[in-house]
Amino acid sequence: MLAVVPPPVTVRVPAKVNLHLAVGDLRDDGYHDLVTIFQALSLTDEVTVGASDDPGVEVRGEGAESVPTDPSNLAWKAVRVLAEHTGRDPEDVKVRVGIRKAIPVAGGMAGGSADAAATLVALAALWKLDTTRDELAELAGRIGADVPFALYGGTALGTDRGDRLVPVLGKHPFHWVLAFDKQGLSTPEVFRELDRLRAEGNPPRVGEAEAVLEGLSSGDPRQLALLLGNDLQAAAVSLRPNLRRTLRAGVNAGALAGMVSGSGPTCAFLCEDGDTAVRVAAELAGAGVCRTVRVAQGPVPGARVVGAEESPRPTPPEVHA
Ligand SMILES: C[C@](O)(CO)[C@H](O)COP(=O)(O)OP(=O)(O)OC[C@H]1O[C@@H](n2ccc(N)nc2=O)[C@H](O)[C@@H]1O
Ligand SMILES: Nc1ncnc2c1ncn2[C@@H]1O[C@H](COP(=O)(O)OP(=O)(O)OP(=O)(O)O)[C@@H](O)[C@H]1O
Repeated sequence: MLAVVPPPVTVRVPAKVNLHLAVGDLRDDGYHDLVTIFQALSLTDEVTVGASDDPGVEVRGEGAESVPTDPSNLAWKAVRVLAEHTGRDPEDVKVRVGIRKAIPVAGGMAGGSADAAATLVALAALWKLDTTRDELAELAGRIGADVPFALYGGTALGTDRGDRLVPVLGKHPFHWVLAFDKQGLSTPEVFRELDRLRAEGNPPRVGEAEAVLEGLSSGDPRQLALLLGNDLQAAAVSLRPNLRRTLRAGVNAGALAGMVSGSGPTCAFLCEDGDTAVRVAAELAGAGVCRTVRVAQGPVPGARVVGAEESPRPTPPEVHA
């Protein structure tokens, strides 16, 4: 009898920006307590998982050359975690993961975490598991602090390591410009730099998350712009002083506010509306302060299987006269 091979599953998954990132003290487990507000943006990676006799990971797109394709890839960690959870041998999983990256690598936008979340969703669909999103979120938290949010998307308040999430209601769209830097930054290094700056002095601390939640619910980008804040910004700028120039250039170009996204070095600029975002992006690209510029909006949903109706339409056959 012929075994039926299920078709590969493709999942689209968003990048995140932290609208508010308050970093507490270093804990015994090496993590810091966080109070953060995530927003998922329309800058997405695509992850395809299919049955294969040649298991492994392949990566193309933005920054692909700096992404590992060995088992240290966060997507492969997700394969192993879900295999173990379902009683399969994690050393013998016959699937291939294809990642198409648009989220900058080591850019503070949780790209690797997004790929891990997408892999959980794709593999659960490929294996026809009836795991709930909450169960997947528990597995996601074992892979990394940013992975659970990529499953849910939208806007959410994160506490503990940033992985205990409560959704924030409100669907007002906000318009962003993202400036990618020439090279990535290591997340643990940025947290260490913040600890060092705090041991030496008193770097600025963000205010309360409640004000940001109110700004979000107003839907007014001008109000929200005044409230954005990131405790890791001082550390990222200390490691990458050129970010100061990038932040200034975005605001000079007409953004309402600019901030370092998460652990950086990507800078995120909040704009009044979509047209302004396009103008700010063009001016920023011409200013020569960063490698690449993108426009995005948020909030968008978390990791989703790309449905047949969303697939690119087949190209009609060419007809020669
Ligand atoms: C900076 C943020 O992107 C904000 O959302 C996240 O806190 C980082 O999340 P992530 O990259 O998924 O982090 P993980 O892969 O879990 O952890 C990488 C390293 O970052 C540091 N880390 C991360 C999260 C956290 N709450 N405290 C930390 O100190 C730790 O040194 C940890 O070993
Ligand atoms: N699928 C993946 N995509 C990108 N990087 C990956 C992946 N798997 C493992 N990595 C490794 O993880 C490191 C961090 O990558 P990632 O793009 O997730 O950083 P980040 O966006 O700064 O993370 P975060 O915002 O969650 O702190 C990279 O330098 C890379 O070596």
